[in-house]
Amino acid sequence: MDVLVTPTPQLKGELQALSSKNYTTRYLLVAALAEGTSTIYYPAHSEDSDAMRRCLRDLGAVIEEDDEKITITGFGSKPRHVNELNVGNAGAVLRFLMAIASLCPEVTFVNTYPDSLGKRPHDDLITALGQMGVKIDHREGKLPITIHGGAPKGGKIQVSGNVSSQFLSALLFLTPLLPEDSEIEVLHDLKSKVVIGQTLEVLEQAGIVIEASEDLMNYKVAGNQKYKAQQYSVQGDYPGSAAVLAAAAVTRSDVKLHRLAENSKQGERAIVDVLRMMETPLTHTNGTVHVQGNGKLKAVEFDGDAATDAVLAMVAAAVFAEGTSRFYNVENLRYKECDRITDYLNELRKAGANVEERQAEIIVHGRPEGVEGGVEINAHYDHRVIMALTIVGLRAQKPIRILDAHHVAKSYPIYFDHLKALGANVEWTQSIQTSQS
Ligand SMILES: O=C(O)C1=C[C@@H](OP(=O)(O)O)[C@@H](O)[C@H](O)C1
Ligand SMILES: C=C(OP(=O)(O)O)C(=O)O
Repeated sequence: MDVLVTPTPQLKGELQALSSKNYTTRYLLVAALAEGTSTIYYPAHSEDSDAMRRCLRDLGAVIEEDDEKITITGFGSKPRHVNELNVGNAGAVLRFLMAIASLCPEVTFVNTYPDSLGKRPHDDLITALGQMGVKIDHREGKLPITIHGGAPKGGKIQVSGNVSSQFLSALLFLTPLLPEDSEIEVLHDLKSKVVIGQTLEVLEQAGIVIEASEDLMNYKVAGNQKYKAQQYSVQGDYPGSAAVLAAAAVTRSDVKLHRLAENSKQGERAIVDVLRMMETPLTHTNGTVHVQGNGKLKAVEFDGDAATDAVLAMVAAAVFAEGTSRFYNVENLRYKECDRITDYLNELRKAGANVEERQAEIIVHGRPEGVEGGVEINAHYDHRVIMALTIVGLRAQKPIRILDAHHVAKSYPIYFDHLKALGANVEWTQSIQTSQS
């Protein structure tokens, strides 16, 4: 399905933020790694969180759910021996479960999104699991991947943090279950470092003890630990909400988004600071962000690694700012659902934006007068590209059509419902091309 975005000068209304994708995937996982029954309140419902549920069921977790919660009876350190797992297009789910699958004799992760997840690199995790005695078949570090596990060994493990923090998170979930103690050393830089804070927070809530160095580059993990069955409550999602807030910033608006904790460990809460730096009128109190946009924005310079999943929304806002904005330290955006630098900027240019790329940087020469629009956008299977181009479409002169916009469901299936509730002119229409699924 495509979405037609028609210019919309004004947004108004209140929304409850959707539930966090990253916390939902983590709580589901730690609940499955416990032996008792855990309850997760307000879990996210999206393709990625569904992928985690489906795979954990396949691995032997017993899952029941109603409108507000999920209960999970876990398999502890003994997952059922499955032959095949399908994570859809979910990178974090794949990487976390590659580690857990090493507790099974042989599991193949299939390649159902050859043009998206199928292109993403997993070499660094493959190398680290190799040090633990796990043999892995793969296609040059990519899917399909077969894990020949059984008895992974702890000890000294090194993992590169250059490409993704998810490889380190995966090892932090696995190592407490091993018979030996482990010491994990992160090599090179650690990208998306803030996300590790979310992993450590959830592990602690699940009763796991990990000694982390202050710079998050070294870890001591005692073996033979047990995940405790617990009750968890999922907080609001900043990465998805960043797109709604940026939409409010580029229009005349009076928008309130509730359920966004000021003290969240989600780095993407920086959207609030960045919009403030761009001089968008807003407040953030008692978990509510209130944007009273006037469409006027000032350019900004920002280290995007601190808020990796909100950068595309920030860039979309910068398209309409006065002056030149620079988002730096963002090379790992190239290794996501698409190349979120080259592919994304190509789509922005089509819509009329003036943008430049460097290997690790996005530069935006703002056009406060607006952009032309009137084009078709390739979604590149990427929910965040879809959300960001929608923001641009709201302030374009002519409508834009986002092809295969249904991929927004990877993290935010009700994104367009939410925007419509605020008065945005966004309509689903039948696809006019079929080259993407
Ligand atoms: O651990 C996680 O749940 C995630 C980590 C981040 O990835 P990288 O560490 O690859 O940047 C983020 O972009 C992704 O959406 C979710
Ligand atoms: C990159 C993302 O997710 P993942 O890496 O889990 O596929 C994302 O949600 O933007």
